[in-house]
Amino acid sequence: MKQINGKVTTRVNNVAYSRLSTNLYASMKEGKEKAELLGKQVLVSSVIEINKTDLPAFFSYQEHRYRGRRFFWSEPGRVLSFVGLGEVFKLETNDKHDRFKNVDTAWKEMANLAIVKDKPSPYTGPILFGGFSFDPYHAQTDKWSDFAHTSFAVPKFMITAHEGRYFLTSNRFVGPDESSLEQDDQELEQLIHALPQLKEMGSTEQAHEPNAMIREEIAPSDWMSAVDAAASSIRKGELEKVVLARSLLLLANDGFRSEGVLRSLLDEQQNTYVFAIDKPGSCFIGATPEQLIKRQGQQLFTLSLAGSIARGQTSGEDAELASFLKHDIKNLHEHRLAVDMIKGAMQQLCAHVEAPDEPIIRKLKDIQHLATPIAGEVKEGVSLLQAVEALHPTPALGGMPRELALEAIRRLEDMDRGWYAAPIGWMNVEQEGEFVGAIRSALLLDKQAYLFAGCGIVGDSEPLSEYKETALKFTPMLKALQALEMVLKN
Ligand SMILES: C=C(O[C@H]1C=CC=C(C(=O)O)[C@@H]1O)C(=O)O
Ligand SMILES: [Mg+2]
Repeated sequence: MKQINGKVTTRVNNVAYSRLSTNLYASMKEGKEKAELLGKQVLVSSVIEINKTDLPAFFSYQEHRYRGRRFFWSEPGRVLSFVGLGEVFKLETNDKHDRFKNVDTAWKEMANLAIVKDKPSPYTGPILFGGFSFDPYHAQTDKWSDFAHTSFAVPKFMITAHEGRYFLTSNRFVGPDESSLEQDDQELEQLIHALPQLKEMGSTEQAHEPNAMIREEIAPSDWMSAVDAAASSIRKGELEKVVLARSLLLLANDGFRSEGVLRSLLDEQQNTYVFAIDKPGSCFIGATPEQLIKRQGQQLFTLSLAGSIARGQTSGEDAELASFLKHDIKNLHEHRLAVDMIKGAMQQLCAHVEAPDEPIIRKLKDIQHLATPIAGEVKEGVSLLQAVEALHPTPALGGMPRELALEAIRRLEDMDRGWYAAPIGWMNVEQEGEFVGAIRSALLLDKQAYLFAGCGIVGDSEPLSEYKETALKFTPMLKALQALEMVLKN
């Protein structure tokens, strides 16, 4: 029976491969003609529906081959997820000027020329995935050297999981002088045959051996002094709010495995965007609740999150903490500054903006936040990246007023944020997509992991309680890296 099943699976896979490769070949031929006509390279793509497969296992499929050119993305509720392997098209620069506009223009041009066969949904076909650093005017340090200030790519292979259905997209970049268009694609054939096994591997995967490590907080007392300085400058009226972040370093015996980290974040951190951006020597990974902007058709959506408190041990205590948060003047002020700025920016971008007057509570596994959903109908001609530029950094990630807050961060924060709190996300050929602020995140450098967490500082901020708030914000990544119980070095 097993053998018959095996034969059936092989036949099904062969059919899938032949459909996908035939369509891909057809679009490559069409793409070559277009490329010759225009004298430019053209993105071509073909899509098939596949059976359910294990997404973190797909992320580490043939790791030696795809390492450094992978991405992972999963929306809260896990309604929509993407996993990309390889790169067929890349936009990477450290140029500071017009960085949003340049990506916008390049992607619109690429997307307009793209040839996509059998595209069953807007979440398949060529998707551009990547982001921008937090602050292009901050000098890049060694640990972030893999991450350019602007870095986007279209993957060679991508799985889309959407509302329980799974699709495989295969992309190519075809130039005018492409000499031979290979119809026999071994890489694609191998991948299709491996997909059902990935599912099995995922379901039988054993827990990892514990990875021994040392946990080191980086200059916590200096950070608290910086909070003190920021709060007193806010009380003097020099600025209204600034988000100050600090980092924590884990030194492990064995290299961190991004697949296991993703699996844990997906299971534990339900109301968050789970992401990974993999580069040759490092992987930026996290589970952020901070939506920056989503574009679906003509609608723009954002969720302003600022103001935090712990989760309770019991449901009674949890409700008490939530109720405290909803009425706490300091947290409400912290939240209000973010909402006012975001609403103002949305009013510039949209014709009608809707937002409730009072925040709601957004509960995450280890922390709860004040949250205000804001939505609007985008004005004619406004792009997703224009919205990202208008919104980033929000006062939940940078501060208020924006430029003064950025100066304060450069002066007071003794670290390179790199892509922490930066805008990361994706865009399809219809110019829809979504960007988030990459908080609750870590940079994995083989046996080292840098974790980042920040707090919105206002006039009433107390250094110790902000310090405790950052400790809460480290918890999800510490758990996912199996480092919560590790010995603290200082
Ligand atoms: C900057 C972070 O959180 C922001 C998002 C929500 C609540 C925040 C706060 O209450 O301070 C922060 O503004 C972080 O987690 O690193
Ligand atoms: Mg706060």
